[in-house]
Amino acid sequence: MASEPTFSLSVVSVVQDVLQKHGNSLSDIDLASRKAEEASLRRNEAARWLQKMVGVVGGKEMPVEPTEEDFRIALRNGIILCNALNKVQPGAVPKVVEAPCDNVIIPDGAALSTYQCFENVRNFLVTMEEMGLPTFEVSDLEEGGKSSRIVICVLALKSYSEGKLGGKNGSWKYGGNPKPPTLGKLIVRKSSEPFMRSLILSRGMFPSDHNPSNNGDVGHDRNEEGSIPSLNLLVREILYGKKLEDIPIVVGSLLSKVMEEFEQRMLIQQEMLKTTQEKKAPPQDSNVKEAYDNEKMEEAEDVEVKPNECSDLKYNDVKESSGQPSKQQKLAQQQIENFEELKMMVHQTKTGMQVLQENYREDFIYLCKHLDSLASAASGYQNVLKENRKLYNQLQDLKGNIRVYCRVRPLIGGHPNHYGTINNIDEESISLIIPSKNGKDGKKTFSFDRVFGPSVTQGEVFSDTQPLIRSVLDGYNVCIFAYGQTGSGKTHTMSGPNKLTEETLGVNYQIRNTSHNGINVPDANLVPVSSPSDVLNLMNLGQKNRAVSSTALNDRSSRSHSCLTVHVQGREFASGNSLRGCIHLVDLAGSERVDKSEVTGDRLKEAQHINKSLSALGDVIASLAQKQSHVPYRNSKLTQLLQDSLGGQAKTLMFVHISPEPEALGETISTLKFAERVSTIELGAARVNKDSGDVKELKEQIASLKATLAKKDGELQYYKQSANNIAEISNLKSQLSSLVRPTSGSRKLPRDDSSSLEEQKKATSKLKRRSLDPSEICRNLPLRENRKNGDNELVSRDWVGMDVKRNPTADDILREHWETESKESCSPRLSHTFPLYSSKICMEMATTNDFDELELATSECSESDASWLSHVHILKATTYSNGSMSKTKKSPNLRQAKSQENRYLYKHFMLLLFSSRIILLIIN
Ligand SMILES: Nc1ncnc2c1ncn2[C@@H]1O[C@H](COP(=O)(O)OP(=O)(O)OP(=O)(O)O)[C@@H](O)[C@H]1O
Repeated sequence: MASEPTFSLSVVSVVQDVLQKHGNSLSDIDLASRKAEEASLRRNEAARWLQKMVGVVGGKEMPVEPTEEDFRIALRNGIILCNALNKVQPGAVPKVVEAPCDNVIIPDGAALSTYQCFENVRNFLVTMEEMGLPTFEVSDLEEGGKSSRIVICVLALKSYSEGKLGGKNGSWKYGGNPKPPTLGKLIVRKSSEPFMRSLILSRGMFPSDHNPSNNGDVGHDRNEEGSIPSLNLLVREILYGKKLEDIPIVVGSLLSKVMEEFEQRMLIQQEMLKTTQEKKAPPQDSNVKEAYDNEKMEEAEDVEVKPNECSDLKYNDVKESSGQPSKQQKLAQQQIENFEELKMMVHQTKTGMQVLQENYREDFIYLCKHLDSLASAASGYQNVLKENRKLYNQLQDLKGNIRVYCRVRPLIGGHPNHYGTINNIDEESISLIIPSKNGKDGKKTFSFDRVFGPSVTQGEVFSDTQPLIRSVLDGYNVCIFAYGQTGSGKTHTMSGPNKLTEETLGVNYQIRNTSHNGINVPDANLVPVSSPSDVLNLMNLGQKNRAVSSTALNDRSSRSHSCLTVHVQGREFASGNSLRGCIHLVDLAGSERVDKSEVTGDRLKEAQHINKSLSALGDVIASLAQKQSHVPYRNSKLTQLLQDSLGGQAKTLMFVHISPEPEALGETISTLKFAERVSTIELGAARVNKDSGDVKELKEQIASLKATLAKKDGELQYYKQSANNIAEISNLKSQLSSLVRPTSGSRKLPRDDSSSLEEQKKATSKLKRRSLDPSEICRNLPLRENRKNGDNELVSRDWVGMDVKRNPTADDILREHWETESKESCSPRLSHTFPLYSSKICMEMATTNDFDELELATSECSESDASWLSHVHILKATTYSNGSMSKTKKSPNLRQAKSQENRYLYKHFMLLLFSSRIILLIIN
């Protein structure tokens, strides 16, 4: 009884085949390579067993490790398979068509005709089926067939043989549930099962499906229920792990591949159907026809569509009955209908996919827009945060608080993420773990403007400090100083570690153009620089000069405070305004407990000095925090140096450093407490050092006057020494008289009048004895920008043009006047200095002897001149009459001064003062 080849056309198997062909692009590559490896191992095992069982066949032996192709070719003629089966089950295949002796080797190794090959294979498969062992399809031996099924079949036979040898008749471990023999029935393979099972097992998706008896097996044709895995499962498996956006593409390409496959198969099927029908056309001979009909009848009885294979479409040759469509035709018709239906489904699915794709695209666009709006909201939020920080800083600027940044050094030799005594650090607070004796640790939190943890880089620290440093360029004075116990990282912040790289440079290294503008540290040098590298060289020089030595607490402990001051001067080209700023970068030496630092000798002395100056700093901070009227700046050089920054109108930042080591906890707490106190100090709003163009010009003139005054200092000394000498006084008087040349018509003082001379002497000596208190004078002057009430030092410094250390007397002023005015003509100098005043007025003022005339002259001045003159009057009143004279130019007392001598003295002295005040004003 012969059976015709069976065609299988299930959706599942087609999808599966497509997946196998195009699996790489659709499924997991890892899975494919693993499967390939496993397949080759199994193939080798099967090949070895066959070689052992059959040896050389047709002059050829099965390679030990054959490729898939080698394996297929070797078994293609069915001889090896049949012989192996006969070895296991003698006589199982009664007739094996062997290769002819003259064995013509056909390229693919099959030396038999196709028919002979087919016979052997068919016999083998039928017997295997009868034995309840897994089988394969004949087409699997053709090129493009599935050699894995052949391997499974051979291994099942091997297992069967081993079981037989071991006395377990008929059992085989690859088999799962042995099937009852179905001799003569169609061999129909549940093609999708091994594939699905391998996928499912490899993914672990359905562990309950896994039959323990199959453990380690290569796979078998059915699951326990014998059901076909659904298309749904296959598709799910394909899409497993795929990205959402890839799914439409994968499904689309799968569908088109399935469509192609279907079309191809349908064509093949139709072709084969046609060929079969032609072949099976009833013979003309009536006897033969009868035999043929009988055969067909028998075969028709054998046709069986298995109940679990309803999704597969099969057809067999059936006998045609006249006039009625044959069963084959019906089946073909059915298949065509199914195919059309499937086509429709695919079309619908494609349309659905397009809709899905469209929806997906719209969703994607919506999400993009949403994401955009979220991103812009996030950046807006960041901007608001930035703005808040800026406003906060502005507020701090207005209040003038000293900003305090806290930085925690990493544990030395510890893990970077281990924070020692630090419990928690966030942007603006730090909390410490305070151990207690009863074992219940406490916590203490301190708040600062900014807190930097151990992992924060130099760059991050600098970026937070940069705005403050930048404000130097806007004309502010800035002071940044590093405070903390020894070894806590002050020098690291200000300068960097020993080995400097671009990333580890400290705050000190961001410095730009500077120009000289005064020195306020004894023995410090002010060096003009023109480029950042000049500054770096100077810094290195300073670093070399700095005393550094190793202590028990820090192997590079700084034994001195270091201060780098950078002066910056800028000029606005448009307005001519000039800006001056300076920044002090101070790296203090660390406070240390000498018992811990174990220093002796000079180091001990250094430590004592360091601690003393730091305690003076503490006192200053304490009194500033308590807003005390007296702040003890003068108690140490350090506090004198920082006076402008702590008590002036500078912007000040303190970096407070702490060490996280448990043994440093005591110092850490006191350091943080100190820093908290510092952060409460309000210095008042910082001021810009900005000069308008005019002021700048005046200052330049002051500078030149200062130089002139310095030149004449020697001559002044001379006059100072001879001040008590009457002769010198009369000489002075005569010179003064010659200076003041009376105009015609004015009243003259009789030069030889002894009584008036006597009076004059008295007045002069009276003047001489009186000391001119600069602070008293300046108190009466209009407030200057940088003047501070009650601060003697500042006032005396304001008494510019005069030596600040000197307490000028009226004599000094007189001499100064004489010195200036006797050698040069008064008027040109005045008109040169103050072009505002006409030389006429100046001349009049300088030459008149008449008080009324002077008054007239001054009253002719413009409004702005009047303010200038008011200085003169105030000065005059204060110096001359000690308050008895009016403080305004319209003093009735002056007008009532009838005494000629008094008038004489008054006028002359007023003129002297007037001239000297001009100098003062120039200086101011
Ligand atoms: N943030 C940090 N990251 C890495 N190492 C640091 C840090 N801070 C400090 N160090 C290291 O800790 C050691 C001590 O630091 P540093 O010399 O700066 O302390 P100091 O406070 O200046 O000490 P002293 O007051 O004794 O001069 C150095 O080896 C330094 O490189």
